[in-house]
Amino acid sequence: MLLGVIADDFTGAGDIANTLAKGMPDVTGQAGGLVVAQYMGVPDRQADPAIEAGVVSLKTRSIPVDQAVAQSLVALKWLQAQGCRQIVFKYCSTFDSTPEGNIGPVAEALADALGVAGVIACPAFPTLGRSVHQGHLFVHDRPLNESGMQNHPLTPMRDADIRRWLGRQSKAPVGLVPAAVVRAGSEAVATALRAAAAKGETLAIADASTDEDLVTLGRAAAWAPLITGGSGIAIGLPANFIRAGLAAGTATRFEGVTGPEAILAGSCSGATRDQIEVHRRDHPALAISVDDVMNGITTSHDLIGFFRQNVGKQPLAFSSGNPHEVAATQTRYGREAVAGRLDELFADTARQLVDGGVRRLVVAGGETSGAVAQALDLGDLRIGPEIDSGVPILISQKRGIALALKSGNFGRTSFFAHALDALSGSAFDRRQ
Ligand SMILES: Nc1ncnc2c1ncn2[C@@H]1O[C@H](COP(=O)(O)OP(=O)(O)OP(=O)(O)O)[C@@H](O)[C@H]1O
Ligand SMILES: O=C(O)[C@@H](O)C(=O)CO
Repeated sequence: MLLGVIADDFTGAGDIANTLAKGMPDVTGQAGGLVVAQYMGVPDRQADPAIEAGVVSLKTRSIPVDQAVAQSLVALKWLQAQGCRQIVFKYCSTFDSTPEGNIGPVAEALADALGVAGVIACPAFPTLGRSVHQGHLFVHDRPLNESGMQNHPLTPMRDADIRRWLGRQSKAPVGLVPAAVVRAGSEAVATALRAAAAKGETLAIADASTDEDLVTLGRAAAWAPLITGGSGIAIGLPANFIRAGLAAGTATRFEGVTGPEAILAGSCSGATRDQIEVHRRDHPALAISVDDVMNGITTSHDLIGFFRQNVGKQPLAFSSGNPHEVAATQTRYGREAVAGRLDELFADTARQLVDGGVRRLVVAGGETSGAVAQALDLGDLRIGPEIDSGVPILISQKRGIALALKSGNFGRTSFFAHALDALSGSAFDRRQ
């Protein structure tokens, strides 16, 4: 294995696995992706030697800092044991974190373990409108704290100055590689990172607003032991390995999976709520009452009944609420309690669905997807074609199922129906 990724949530892991599998032509025209596997947690076995990039999916975004650090270091050890020359710490393109962490503490712990400083931190994902300017993160034309992310149920983002935000989470000062340096090219970036390291800056926010900027950062960090960022930071990385003759840039085919289907949505993000509204217009949809879940009135048994009655009709069960509903529910029961009970509900439901024959499963929300994936004993996941930006088809050979695990804010408005078609192989037929 050449490249190892430690991802702080499951949908984010799929997002970067997709980027690595897809590849992106660099300035020399070097295209092609890597052979990628996504692991559910840290595997207890050696990786298949054919795998060039391994993505370890953790669920560390919203857990206590010390646990997030400890789990990330275990993942690092496993990836090093597989021979990885480069590690990427993948976090959210909207920098989801609290003032305590977990991005800063995990990144600094990985940097300490690898003995490096002047490490790139860049959440930019221009395809989806996430760009970094002078250390400030924007979602399209809005600063992060006015993008809707200020209402996130677990990690409300109330400061667009991510250099300052990361500084609150970090022991060392945080540096900046501004756009002017990035536009000057990869040599200039590499020099700026060395200067940051010399100043004692373990991490340095790098500006990026286009894929070309990300390719420049990827080239600058070609042999860096550690890089941190959103999936965009991986755009330029496959080409480094292919150019050096270490990877072939091969493609694989996805044949499609047929059989019963289900859609579960626990994400409360604006994009997911729009997707729910569009889907429920002409498909069966079950709105889960969080009060009923918290009071033991609604259980996985009710969800399973709903899915059984609607096989073949692309049924959707969702808990998602608007910011006002989410705030009211959290005040009534406590944030962790609600998240824990809903995670459990979706995980139990998914386990029974797959045991009962469901073969195509779509899940919306990173935390929700993490809970579902951990419950399913999926084995290693292979990465199929991209369904929508940042969302690949995931194939579990062990369970004979195909999944789409969607980050809350990703996907077109008709995502749910489109994803089920894609999983059956009918939305397209193209190379990975
Ligand atoms: N109606 C609700 N009220 C309060 N909390 C809810 C409600 N529905 C879901 N939740 C919780 O909100 C959280 C949503 O997080 P999740 O990561 O699944 O989605 P997301 O944040 O939109 O996606 P991503 O992390 O990929 O951006 C989960 O913990 C979920 O259990
Ligand atoms: O980077 C992103 O936006 C996503 O991959 C993600 O991590 C959302 O949970």
